[in-house]
Amino acid sequence: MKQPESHILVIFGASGDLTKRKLIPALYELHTQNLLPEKLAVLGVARTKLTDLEFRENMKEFLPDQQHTQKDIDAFLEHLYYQPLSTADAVDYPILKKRLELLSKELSIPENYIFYLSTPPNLYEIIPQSLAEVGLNEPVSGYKRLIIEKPFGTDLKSAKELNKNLLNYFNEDQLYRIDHYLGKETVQNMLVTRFSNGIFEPIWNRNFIHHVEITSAETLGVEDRGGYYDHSGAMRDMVQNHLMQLVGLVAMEPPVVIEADAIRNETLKVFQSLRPITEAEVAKNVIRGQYIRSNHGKEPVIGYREEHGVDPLSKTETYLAMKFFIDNFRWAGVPFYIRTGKKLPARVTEVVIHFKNTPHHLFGNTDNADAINNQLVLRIQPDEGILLKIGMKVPGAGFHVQTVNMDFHYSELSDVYLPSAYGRLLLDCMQGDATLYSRGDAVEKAWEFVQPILNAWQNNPEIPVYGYPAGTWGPEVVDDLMEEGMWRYPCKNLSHDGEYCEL
Ligand SMILES: NC(=O)C1=CN([C@@H]2O[C@H](COP(=O)(O)OP(=O)(O)OC[C@H]3O[C@@H](n4cnc5c(N)ncnc54)[C@H](OP(=O)(O)O)[C@@H]3O)[C@@H](O)[C@H]2O)C=CC1
Ligand SMILES: O=C1O[C@H](COP(=O)(O)O)[C@@H](O)[C@H](O)[C@H]1O
Repeated sequence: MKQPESHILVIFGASGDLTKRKLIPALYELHTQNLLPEKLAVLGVARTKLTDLEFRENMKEFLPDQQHTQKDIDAFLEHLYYQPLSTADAVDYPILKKRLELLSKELSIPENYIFYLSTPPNLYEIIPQSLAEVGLNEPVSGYKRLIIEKPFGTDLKSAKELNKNLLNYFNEDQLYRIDHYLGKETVQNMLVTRFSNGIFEPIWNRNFIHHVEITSAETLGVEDRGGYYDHSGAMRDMVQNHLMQLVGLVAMEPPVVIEADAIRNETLKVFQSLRPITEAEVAKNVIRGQYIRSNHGKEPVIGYREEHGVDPLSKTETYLAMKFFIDNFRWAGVPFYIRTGKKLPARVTEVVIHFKNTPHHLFGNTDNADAINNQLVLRIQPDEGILLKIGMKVPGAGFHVQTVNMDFHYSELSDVYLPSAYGRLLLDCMQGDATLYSRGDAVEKAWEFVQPILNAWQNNPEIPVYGYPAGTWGPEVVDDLMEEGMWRYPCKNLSHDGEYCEL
């Protein structure tokens, strides 16, 4: 693998949650895999006053628990530096510029800079603008790249404004909009499964596929992010970005080459072909839910409205299931179903391709409906892998059909290193590869699709928000949404906390 060029990574929001929980551990992982460039400085920026040494000490406790020597840890921590700064204040940027010049000089690093925006999104306008004012957007004597964290706007209008603003100061090829789902190894494997196997691609269309089901279930609630989540909800938090990206990869045409724009052009075309759900159709095609107090388990679990930072009368959805169509040659008439929710019984993300039945039921005496409904399950997490369900004869007299599983688990490749999503994406940006980052036009298209649904909820408060007890699979009414069969309820063999879930 090509080693990235030496550079400085500036993290705005370095005293925040994302930096310590995801970014620093991901950088450490790259360090332990010898994937970092020869010379690297990570400059943390936030208002909190810290020295370089204090920043290193703070970050130390967030390094993943691995079998590494003190020497290894110290070598990693030496990459970290810190600059207290009020990023909202344009007058502070000359200080940043000076510090970058000094670091470049001291460490003999060319002026290759990556700026990572891990701050509240209301700073996404002022930071690029202020960087530009001091010339830190100009790719002279080194590249200048900008990574932006979601949310990319809170609705279609703000998403367009954000894109416009970013493009005032940076070119699209300098922008890296991160969607960590695209960094998941098994999400990328969807491309390989589809386009490198002669057996799948010819049947990956409306002639053979009956419907497609995508689930992303979480056992966690909103934890300490109630204040943020209550203004977001499952549609903005999960569907507009992560799940739409999964839809894009499942439904896209083969790209001409495996390159950023070729792949992103194809996902854009999928979003362009989504049949709009009009405001009038929302109640029928989109179900929203909210977890309520549950007394089923050993301990009672509080409801969403009792969570810290949440309005006690909140109507924000913590669960969403919807049905929609993609109006193009490949997918005409094939229903797509997606569902996502918090406080469900299992943590599981998977795509299920349901194939059409055989044209004639020769073995009509089967009492197992699955036997005549082949399914391909692409498990994204946990227990990453692939499962194909096929019908087989039960040994003995007669022709009784039973469903059996052919499966592959990534865990079987024990010697293969599965990079974390953030590790993979950071490395890609360091190498200038935007393939797994979202492009502005696709982000806007995805917003265009979800916006009428958000409008309908806002304009029609009578559209129900169904309560579901925490720890259940969501409102029962979602079973009526799935006209083509039954939702797959995976994970019969759960650990007590729902974190382990067999294919
Ligand atoms: N946490 C997560 O798991 C995820 C987060 N995100 C997104 O990432 C971004 C960061 O999230 P998260 O880390 O959770 O947020 P936090 O609230 O934990 O951290 C925000 C950071 O921004 C800094 N900050 C706030 N205002 C200013 C300012 N005026 N000048 C300089 N720094 C400022 C804060 O530091 P200080 O107060 O010291 O200035 C802090 O370091 C958000 O946009 C979020 O939506 C996206 C996906 C997941
Ligand atoms: O972006 C987000 O994703 C997480 C789920 O990510 P996963 O990798 O654990 O599947 C979600 O919990 C969070 O609310 C959302 O902001």
